[in-house]
Amino acid sequence: MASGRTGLLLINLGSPDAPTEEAVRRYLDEFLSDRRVVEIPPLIWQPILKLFVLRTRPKISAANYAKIWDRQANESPLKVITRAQAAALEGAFGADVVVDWAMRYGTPSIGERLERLRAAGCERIFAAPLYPQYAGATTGTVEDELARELGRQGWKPALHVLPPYYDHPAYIAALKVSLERQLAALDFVPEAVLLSFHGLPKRSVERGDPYERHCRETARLLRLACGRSEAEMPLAYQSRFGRAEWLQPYAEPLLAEMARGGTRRVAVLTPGFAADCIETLEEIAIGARETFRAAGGEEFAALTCLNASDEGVAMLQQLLGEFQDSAIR
Ligand SMILES: C=CC1=C(C)c2cc3[nH]c(cc4nc(cc5[nH]c(cc1n2)c(C)c5CCC(=O)O)C(CCC(=O)O)=C4C)c(C)c3C=C
Ligand SMILES: [Fe+2]
Ligand SMILES: [Fe+2]
Repeated sequence: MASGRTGLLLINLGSPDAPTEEAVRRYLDEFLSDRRVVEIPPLIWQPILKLFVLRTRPKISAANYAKIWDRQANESPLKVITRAQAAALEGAFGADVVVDWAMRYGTPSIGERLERLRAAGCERIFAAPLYPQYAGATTGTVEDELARELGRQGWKPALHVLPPYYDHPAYIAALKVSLERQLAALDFVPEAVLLSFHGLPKRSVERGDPYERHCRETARLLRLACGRSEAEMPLAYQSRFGRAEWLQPYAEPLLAEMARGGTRRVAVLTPGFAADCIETLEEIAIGARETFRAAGGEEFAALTCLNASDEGVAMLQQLLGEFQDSAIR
């Protein structure tokens, strides 16, 4: 068996295995039972989850997944794109660096892919949770799972986890290139480019989560790089879940307010998502478009994420190259 190799594991959130009620229920049960995601004591949350959420939400979510499902690959776009990102990085760091990918929830699991890297002779693991902005509900839970799985497997490789990259010059530069390329291809000029980030309960931020600060800093740096004002490039949060207050302003009400205030043409960029997924392809490209139009808006462009674009892959290569160089060997 080869040894002394390095494993580079790209990690994103995960999706159901099929756009069906049953598969979505399994996925949501795992995802929403994670105490880093829903910070309500299990004694209170589990009955709500099992008796209400898992009886109602899977049907709605499955219908939404069905709208965006990649029928050819028979997979969610999030998985298709994450696989493509890993494939594009294969060989980029030399033959001794094995590149693989995993999902925090569902398949392929972090545990399964760690086992594969071990079998390939890796003695060092560089894990890259593909979340530019840190949140306990995303990067934090990936760190927990990596540690838990290595413990369970009784394996002790050197483990390094990519820090959040919300302010990295290569990330901001890639967003700028992607934004400008996509804007130039539109047949209209948007009056505003909305920066829409996934939301988080306000309480998590009050308890110390740096997520809101990271989102604001990404937005500030991107505006600076693009020479746009806050009015031309506002920030909002999407994907609110449940009844509690989440970070504000909420994206869809803001888009409706903009349309009612006279904005006719908008583009929406989702810089917090490394890959297009249900939140960008359904909630924004379908739902938010309808909301904006119903309120009087005319032109709406949902811009793609960095995905496996040239600029997206070049950014990952730079970030991950620096990350490996910075580790003590
Ligand atoms: C309490 C609920 C949720 C928190 C907190 C949360 C944080 C959070 N999520 C992402 C990124 C993604 N979330 C995605 C889907 C998704 N998120 C929630 C709930 C919470 N997210 C749900 C219920 C779902 C499933 C979809 C649905 O039923 O509407 C996805 C996409 C997954 C896919 O398969 O396409 C991503 C990516 C971040 C970055 C974040 C915290 C900042
Ligand atoms: Fe989410
Ligand atoms: Fe959503």
